[in-house]
Amino acid sequence: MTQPASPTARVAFIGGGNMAAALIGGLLKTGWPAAQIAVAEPQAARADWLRQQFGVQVAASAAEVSADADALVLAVKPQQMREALAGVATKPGALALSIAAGVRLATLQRLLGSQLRYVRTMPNTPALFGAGITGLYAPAGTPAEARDLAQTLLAAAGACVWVEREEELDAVTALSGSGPAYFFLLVEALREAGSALGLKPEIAAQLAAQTCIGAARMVADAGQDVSSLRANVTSKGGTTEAAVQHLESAGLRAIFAEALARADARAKQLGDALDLAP
Ligand SMILES: NC(=O)C1=CN([C@@H]2O[C@H](COP(=O)(O)OP(=O)(O)OC[C@H]3O[C@@H](n4cnc5c(N)ncnc54)[C@H](OP(=O)(O)O)[C@@H]3O)[C@@H](O)[C@H]2O)C=CC1
Ligand SMILES: O=C(O)[C@@H]1CCC=N1
Repeated sequence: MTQPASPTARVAFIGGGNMAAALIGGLLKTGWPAAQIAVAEPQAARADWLRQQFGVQVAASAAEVSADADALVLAVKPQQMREALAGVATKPGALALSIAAGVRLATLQRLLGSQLRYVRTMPNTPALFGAGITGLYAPAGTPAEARDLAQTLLAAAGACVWVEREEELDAVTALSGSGPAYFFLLVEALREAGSALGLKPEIAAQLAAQTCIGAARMVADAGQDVSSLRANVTSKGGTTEAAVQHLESAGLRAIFAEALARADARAKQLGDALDLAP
């Protein structure tokens, strides 16, 4: 890895939705100047919010923010990508960094041309607190400066892992891109189950949330393998064992395997749909 890219690069976000806001917030926290960040966001109320929240330039179309950008962060939904990129003006050698699920680099190259450097990534929403993780992929031959700039932009959102094959990003999407939603579903399920056992809903909600926060901290900081953390809670013949045996025999692992396989397949479908669109 060469020297980190300098935060003097001009970054244009195409799409100013949830993920763009999380990434912009992270960049500003690392000291990236607001004057070096622009956003294309057609929805007027959202554009106003972005201006007020972050003090960045916001325009209604990609054409207005892209021409002088060193990096374009493609942050619209896959289904919106073709339309969003229609008016993009590009600076030769600029980085096109996609965060879109399923959208393949070959498709982006067809839409934006070969004069750009391409990096495809998949962040996740804990980026909001710098606690995210992003998978990144760049084709062979991508210059180190483009990889470094991509990593610098995403490092503001948390950890970064590079994958060797582009299709691995669909699996990254299934695991960590979508993963926060599985976790939130778990919190919902725990609090509903606690309420069903007679706890007040607000007490069940607090117990469920703090248990997940505490357990997540143990995964991060306890310095032990997650299976041994689980074993430590599971007393022989005790309550946890009774619960975990049910989760295992009811097929929780198979359910997750199938859920992630469906997310992976959906990412591929989203990529195919963009290729097939007229
Ligand atoms: N949400 C997540 O957890 C993650 C999302 N992603 C990826 O990030 C991308 C964005 O997702 P997310 O932020 O959730 O989606 P959002 O819908 O919140 O953000 C997309 C934004 O782009 C705007 N937009 C639509 N058309 C255009 C256009 N032509 N030019 C500029 N902006 C436009 C949308 O406006 P409008 O609402 O009016 O359509 C919206 O504000 C997706 O590709 C997704 O796959 C990646 C990782 C995690
Ligand atoms: O659900 C989605 O398609 C996006 C990609 C990963 C998280 N949200």
